[in-house]
Amino acid sequence: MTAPTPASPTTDTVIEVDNVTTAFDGHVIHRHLNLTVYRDEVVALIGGSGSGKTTLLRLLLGLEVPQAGSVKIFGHPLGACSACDLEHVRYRWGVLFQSGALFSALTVFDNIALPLRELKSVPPDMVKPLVLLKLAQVGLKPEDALKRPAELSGGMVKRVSLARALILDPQLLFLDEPTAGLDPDSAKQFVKLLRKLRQELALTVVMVTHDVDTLFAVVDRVAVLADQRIIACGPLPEVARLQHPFVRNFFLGHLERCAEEDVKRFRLSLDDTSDEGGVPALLREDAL
Ligand SMILES: Nc1ncnc2c1ncn2[C@@H]1O[C@H](COP(=O)(O)OP(=O)(O)OP(=O)(O)O)[C@@H](O)[C@H]1O
Repeated sequence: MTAPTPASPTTDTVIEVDNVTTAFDGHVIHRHLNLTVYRDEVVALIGGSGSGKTTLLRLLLGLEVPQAGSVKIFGHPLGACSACDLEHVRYRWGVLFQSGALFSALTVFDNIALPLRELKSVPPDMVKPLVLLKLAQVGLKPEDALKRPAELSGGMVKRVSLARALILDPQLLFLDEPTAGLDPDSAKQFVKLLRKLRQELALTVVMVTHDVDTLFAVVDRVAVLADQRIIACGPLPEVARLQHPFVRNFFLGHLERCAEEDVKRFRLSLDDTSDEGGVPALLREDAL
């Protein structure tokens, strides 16, 4: 089961973490850690507090450097590629930080437009329609673009952050605790949005999460970080039955919904009622 069999029959590798060791001041966090993520799959990283999930995410983003081993994204070794190559790889991913990381002084519109304006990747007159498109894709209204972060609910902050993460049309999306801090209903709506977007945009997604419902709703494979390495990476019904103490505790009370058929039924029930905004209806530039 530890062999990383992708949920979809693609062999394209997007992320390859090979034999990585990470340590801070001699304290080893990861030892001989391996993880492979394939194109178009959604992989969740779970693990106990302090097991090194965020550190692994930071390694994948090139924000930490391992003491040994390598991290390749789209085939580029992060530590060894030129600054120019690294920039190009970075434009191919988007990140949703746990806090949202919005700039409080900027409007929603300007927060989302920021990467486009910094990169100057599109003509100035394209910025507005693209921002409106992303707002609609994440289920927000055009008039929300004029608000500032302080005027948004927790769920809206996540959606705006997601719109900013998607503005450059990335192929790879990193999500750090996407539903943390949301009330149950907002969390459910956000997970439904993730389901919709991964279908519409053919995204590869890596997320850190503690939320069992998120796993049930949207994840293809679950990677378990424990004992300084990925002890298992596979479909939810398989991983949930592992006898490791962390895994048993994590899925306590959920095992009866872990059968493959139950997971499928749960996912279908989420798709039944779509209350996410339709893209074309909200694409009204005159609303700003
Ligand atoms: N920059 C750093 N310097 C020193 N120690 C660090 C640094 N970053 C993380 N650590 C340590 O590495 C360990 C793993 O931290 P990390 O944040 O990756 O865990 P986590 O699994 O994300 O935890 P949580 O679920 O509680 O957020 C912790 O013991 C933490 O104190």
